[in-house]
Order: sequence, then structure tokens, then C-alpha cells
Amino acid sequence: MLDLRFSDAELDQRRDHILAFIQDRVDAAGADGAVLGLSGGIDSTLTAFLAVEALGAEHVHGLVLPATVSSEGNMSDAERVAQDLEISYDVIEIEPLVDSLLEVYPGAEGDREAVGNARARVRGVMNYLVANHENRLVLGTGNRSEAAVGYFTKYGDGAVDCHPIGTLYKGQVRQLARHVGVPEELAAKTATAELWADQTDEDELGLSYEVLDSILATHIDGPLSVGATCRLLEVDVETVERVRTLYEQSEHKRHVPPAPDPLE
Ligand SMILES: Nc1ncnc2c1ncn2[C@@H]1O[C@H](COP(=O)(O)OP(=O)(O)OC[C@H]2O[C@@H]([n+]3cccc(C(=O)O)c3)[C@H](O)[C@@H]2O)[C@@H](O)[C@H]1O
Ligand SMILES: Nc1ncnc2c1ncn2[C@@H]1O[C@H](COP(=O)(O)OP(=O)(O)OP(=O)(O)O)[C@@H](O)[C@H]1O
Ligand SMILES: [Mg+2]
Repeated sequence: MLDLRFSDAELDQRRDHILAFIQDRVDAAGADGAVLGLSGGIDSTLTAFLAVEALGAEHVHGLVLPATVSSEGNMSDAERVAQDLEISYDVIEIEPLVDSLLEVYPGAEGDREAVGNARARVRGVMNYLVANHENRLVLGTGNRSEAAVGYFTKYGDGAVDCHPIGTLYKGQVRQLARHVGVPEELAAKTATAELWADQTDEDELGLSYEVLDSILATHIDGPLSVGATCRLLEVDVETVERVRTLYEQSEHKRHVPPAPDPLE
């Protein structure tokens, strides 16, 4: 696979660039700071670390939002991140809110994907409730790997005001996390959306992030053809084509919803 790791100098440059980005977004909005969901996973942990460095702990608010399918380990890691960073945070159980949706629309009960996405959307509603109330921006935690293949819930975890780590591939997220002092046990954790029990990103995608990151860097964000990518990375054509298909099919998630062209 490709070596996508940054040099030490590049890591500093990336960190500073993201810190300036967060400060600029918050300043430009006239906001008093930021709110973000803390899942105990590496994307939100890194984003929280960077937000605190950019804005100061008193300007960052964390939301730990357990559902019945959330593991205790992840939720306690999420609280530990908030405590170590000394930011204000709330722990709010979201399952009653998800249940209330199914009470009024029981038809979706048992639909793992629809209910899982509803969990992500309920979290988005909570983030914006706090953002509105405290004049804060909602920080996204998505990275380039997830965004490129549409591995996020439209208007769920995708419902945010900006994406501070949105240009980093997943492996680079882990590397930058270690660089800014995220504890190793968090930096090395298996990625999971936790929208249903025992879900992991790599199982659901049917791809490791190592392979995905390399294909994205080479073929989707880079200039190489499918064939050249297969030869360079020694992966089969079906894998590269699958990534291409996921990328194309998720185009709608990366754009503002369209309206018809104006009539002439
Ligand atoms: N071509 C098109 N043009 C415009 N809109 C289109 C469309 N195709 C679908 N849609 C719309 O998009 C909807 C499907 O998108 P969406 O609702 O997002 O649902 P979908 O993409 O099916 O599912 C979300 C995926 O992201 C994963 N996820 C979610 C949340 C967090 C994380 C994580 O890593 O933490 C991962 C989750 O496990 C699942 O695999 C359709 O119901 C339809 O409304
Ligand atoms: N239980 C939760 N409480 C609060 N926010 C959550 C919870 N679960 C998910 N989120 C939000 O949704 C985002 C997307 O989840 P995702 O799994 O992609 O990121 P992560 O958990 O931070 O890292 P990883 O992908 O490595 O698991 C999280 O970063 C977080 O902001
Ligand atoms: Mg996660």
C-alpha cells in the first residue's frame, strides 16, 4: 500500500492549518465556540483535541450521546476525553428519542439501517439544540476516507457546520492524533459507527482503511487509472471499481441538495 504518513514537519503544518481553520470558522460566524459529539472514537477525539487547542477549553462543549447499542467502553472513553480536556459536557441518553420516532412510525421498527441512521440524526438534532442555545458552531468529525465513500449518515453525523479533519485519510487521522497527544489506546481503536450492535466500519465497507486510503489517494483523489492503481497497489480490479462506485453513488451526500435549473 502507499505510505501516506506525514513527516514531522508536515504534521505540525497540518495541525496549525486545522487550528487556524477552526478559529476562522468560529470567528466568521460570530459564534462563542463549538459543540461536538463525543463517541470515544478517534475522529471525535482528535477533533476535540484540536478544538480545545484552537479555541480554549471553555469554548468547547462535548455531547456524549449513548444509545442502547453503544458500548460502555466507548462511552466511558468519551467522558474521559471530555474530562482530560477539561471541557464542559453532557451525557444524554438518546434511545427514548429514537423510540418516540418509532412510536409514531412503527413501520420502521426492526429496520436496522433506518433506525441506525435515525440514531445518527437524533444526535444531529441534539448538537444543533445546544449550538442554537449557546451560540456555537457544530464541529463535524468526518475524515476524507468516510466522506469519499459516503460512509456517514446524510443529515446525521453529516449535519455539521464545518469539517476540521475532512481532508485527512483515516490513517492520517490516527497519526495526527498521536502527534497532538491523544492516548495510544484511543488512537489505535477499531473504528465503529455504533449504529447497531457489533458494527465496524471495515466489516461493513468490506475493505480495510489501509486499502481504502491508498485507493482514494491514487485513483479517486489522484490521477491513476483503475489499471495503474491495481498494478501499483497490487489490489484486484473489483476492489478499485467498488471504491469508485461507492464514490460515485455518494456524490449526492457531498453537495447542497439541487433544485431545477431556472427556466430561460
Ligand atoms: N442519487 C441520490 N441523489 C439524492 N439523494 C439520494 C440519492 N441516493 C440516495 N439518496 C438519499 O440518501 C439516503 C441514503 O443516505 P443515508 O440516509 O445517509 O443512508 P445510507 O447511505 O444508506 O447509510 C449510511 C451509511 O453510513 C454509515 N455510517 C453512518 C453514520 C456514521 C458512520 C460512522 O462511520 O460513524 C457511518 C452507516 O453504517 C451506513 O453504511 C436515501 O434514503 C435518499 O434519501
Ligand atoms: N454515542 C455518541 N455520542 C456522541 N456522539 C456520537 C456518538 N456516536 C457517534 N457520534 C458522533 O458521530 C461521529 C461519527 O462517528 P464515527 O464513528 O465516524 O467517528 P468516531 O467514533 O469519532 O471515530 P471512529 O470512526 O474511529 O469510530 C462521531 O465522531 C461523533 O461526533
Ligand atoms: Mg465511532
